[in-house]
Amino acid sequence: MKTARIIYNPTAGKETFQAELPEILSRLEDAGYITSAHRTTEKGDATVAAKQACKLKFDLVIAVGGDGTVNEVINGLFQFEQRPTLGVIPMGTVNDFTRALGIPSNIFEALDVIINGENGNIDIGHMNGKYFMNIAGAGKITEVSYEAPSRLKTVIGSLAYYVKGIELIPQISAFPIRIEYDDEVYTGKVMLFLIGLTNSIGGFEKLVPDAKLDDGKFSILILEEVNLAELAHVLTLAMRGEHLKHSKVKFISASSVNVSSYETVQLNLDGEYGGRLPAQFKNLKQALEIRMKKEAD
Ligand SMILES: Nc1ncnc2c1ncn2[C@@H]1O[C@H](COP(=O)(O)OP(=O)(O)OP(=O)(O)O)[C@@H](O)[C@H]1O
Repeated sequence: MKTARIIYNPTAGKETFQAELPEILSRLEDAGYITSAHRTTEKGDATVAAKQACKLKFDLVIAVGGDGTVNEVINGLFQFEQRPTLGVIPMGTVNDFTRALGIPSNIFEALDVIINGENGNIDIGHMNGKYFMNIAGAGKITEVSYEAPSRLKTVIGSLAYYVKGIELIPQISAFPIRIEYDDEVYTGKVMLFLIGLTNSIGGFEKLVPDAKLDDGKFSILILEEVNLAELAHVLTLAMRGEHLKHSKVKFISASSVNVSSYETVQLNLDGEYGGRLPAQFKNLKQALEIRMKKEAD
């Protein structure tokens, strides 16, 4: 018999998962899994639960929540060399990660991918002892992702991010940065830098051109110092996936990156506060085994 552990965040997204739990358990049982579930109680609890699932040698861990919950689960799994396969049921507000993987937003369709899909191996980012699966970055605008209040997200969904984003615009300013990647160095004043593993970031689906999930490379986007009018223009271009045409937007592909600044710069990891620069980023090629749609589907 195979064993599965569900780790779910009851506060994620519209908070509707719990009502579906009995049906999820019975479908997993029909598929041959002995399954148990853990409801997270606070920030960080999903990491503890994932570590416990490794110790107990579960075959499968199913993370249920938004990107924050998936990130916490991955940070638990990566404390161990022998890890359960990961499955994800998206329940968050934006769910960048599952969108990038083509995992459906419907609970039961996502469960179907877990039960009837196949294992894939995708890249994971490592930064100063922490792991991320989607994006790392810095710049005032990236703080939107953790400053948008949870209650507001439950009630108005992704609009909460726009509300918070508009509030932050007056505070956006450039900061000096040094980025060492492979054998090269970039220095300059930037409004934003993003280190992505997938191309679905902050709800934008074409931010990074053709980011491959398993090539061992980060896609690095830099927005150099611009005024507010230019910023608005870049954002409009980004919505159409045409921002790389702008002269102040730089794109780099690399697997190992060191970033520093002589100012205090906060980092964002998968939508949560991730400490401060300096930081060393490494792409762990194909390190995560995850349930995905069959290629032919
Ligand atoms: N029982 C809980 N009470 C409060 N917060 C929790 C609880 N369980 C987990 N959390 C925290 O909630 C935060 C947000 O969770 P998550 O990202 O899964 O959902 P979301 O915010 O609705 O979605 P999105 O990230 O897509 O906006 C995570 O940082 C997680 O640590």
